[in-house]
Amino acid sequence: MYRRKKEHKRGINYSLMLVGDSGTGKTTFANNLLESPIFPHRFAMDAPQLAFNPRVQIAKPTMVVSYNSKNGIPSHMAQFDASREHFEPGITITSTSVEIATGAEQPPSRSSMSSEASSSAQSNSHSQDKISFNLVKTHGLGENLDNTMCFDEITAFLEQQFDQVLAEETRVKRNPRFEDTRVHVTLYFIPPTGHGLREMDVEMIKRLSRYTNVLPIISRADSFTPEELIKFKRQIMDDVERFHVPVYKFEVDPEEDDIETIEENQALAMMQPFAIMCSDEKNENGEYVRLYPWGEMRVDDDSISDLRVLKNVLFGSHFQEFKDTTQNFLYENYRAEKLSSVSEWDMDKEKGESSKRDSAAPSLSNFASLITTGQFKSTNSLAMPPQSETPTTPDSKEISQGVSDSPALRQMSQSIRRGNEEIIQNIKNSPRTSTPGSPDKSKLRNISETVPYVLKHERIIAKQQKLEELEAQSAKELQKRIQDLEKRAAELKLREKLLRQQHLNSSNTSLNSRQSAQQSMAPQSKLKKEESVTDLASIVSGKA
Ligand SMILES: Nc1nc2c(ncn2[C@@H]2O[C@H](COP(=O)(O)OP(=O)(O)OP(=O)(O)O)[C@@H](O)[C@H]2O)c(=O)[nH]1
Repeated sequence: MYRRKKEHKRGINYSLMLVGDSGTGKTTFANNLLESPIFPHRFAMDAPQLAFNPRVQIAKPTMVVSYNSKNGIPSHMAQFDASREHFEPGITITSTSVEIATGAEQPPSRSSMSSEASSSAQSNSHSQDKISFNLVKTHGLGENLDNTMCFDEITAFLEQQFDQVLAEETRVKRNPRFEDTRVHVTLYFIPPTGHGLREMDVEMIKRLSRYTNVLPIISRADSFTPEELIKFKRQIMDDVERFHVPVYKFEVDPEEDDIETIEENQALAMMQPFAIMCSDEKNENGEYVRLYPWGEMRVDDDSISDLRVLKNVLFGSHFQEFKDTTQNFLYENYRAEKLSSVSEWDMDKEKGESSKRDSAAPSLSNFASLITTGQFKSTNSLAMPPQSETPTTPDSKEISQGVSDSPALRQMSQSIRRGNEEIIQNIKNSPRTSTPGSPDKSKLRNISETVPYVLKHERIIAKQQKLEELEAQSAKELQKRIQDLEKRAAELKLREKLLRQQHLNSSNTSLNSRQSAQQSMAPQSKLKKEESVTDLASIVSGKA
């Protein structure tokens, strides 16, 4: 009852993420789902001004929670501007929190929530529950030449939410205001190509499903004829089987589930992937419709769209199921993996093995040599436990020897490094390291101290990796520029040489031609002279 009362006050926490290519209709869907024009479109400045649903209230407006996957800056909150979003490189992840009043027709007033009367009412009905709903949206996926950075950005975000819960769980004194931001379900919007899943879809869903339940969704389903849609759905589910894509399947357990649940899940499994259509326009009855020159289509019409079914799945039949799977299966797996890696690392450390190994995080000091050999490769994964207690911190001389000349990069590198040093210093000064291997320490306490410590370490390593990747990238660019410049210089030298040669040749030719001209002139004058001499002789001889 106490837990229920607390949950009642704070609202039932529920988080949904929308992932998919740009223009697949995520924003329109989000507005349709909440029946309020909360999310602005990227290009539609003249979107119709519709009324808000009185049951929905914005608790925290849309904020960027993670951005700029290229420079490895850790995630943080910032204002979101939909019209400027596409100027950012990589992808942008935003989060919006709303409160949804459920059950009763009228949203409950806060005053009615006090006193024991409300708690007794709860036992009879859930009519005054509210959902503290967090909607996470990705922007710009599929717009980059190389989308692998976007995948990393999204999975890092999801992992971070798990890490926060893990760190909180293992804390001796818990924060009563802690907000669980784990994503319970993700809708992956498949573009209406009619050709099954793309390699990118397979890869993205595989990565997402480590941290969240994933429902594949066919967006803009009005692009298909009924036959085409059936074929497209079948192709997608064939690809799901063929490539072992772990999407959420509405599976049944004949021993556990009642007949109603079995039938419902079987029907939903047959419908998968849900094909939806959405719209920003409403008709005079207040229903969302798509208006075409030839007529009008209600987006909630079950005969042409699965939108209503999807809404019911998200907020009705599978609401608790998604939360339970996240907590009991996905998070538990992650937690077990993480804690076992932590305790393995702990044991290794106690055996003193870590000192024999090389640092897991390559330092800036070997950066120059890596660049000169052109063999920079980062083999560390974000989930990898650190193998050295203290990552190597190069001195400022080493940093200044770095190949990159960018002042912004150098400044960022220094600030991250300073932060790292501070964290490492704190860790060194913590009581745990001052009394290592204390025999009266219980295992749990040991783990509770170790987990946040390892998470910090991992963050440091992740930061260093990103920094080093960035440095390697800019160094490579610099090297390429140097090579280009050298090539151009060589070309210019060659041209200069050629020009000189040409110049020399042309001056030689003009000299030769002048000489030959003189030579050709000489016999003439000679002739004239001879002629004149002959004339003179004839005059003298009196022949003239
Ligand atoms: N035909 C059709 N068009 C749709 C549907 N849903 C949305 N659209 C339109 O598709 C365009 C893009 O929709 P958005 O909701 O902005 O797409 P998005 O995925 O949020 O795009 P980004 O903000 O770029 O990530 C808009 O012009 C919508 O009106 C649909 O079901 N059918």
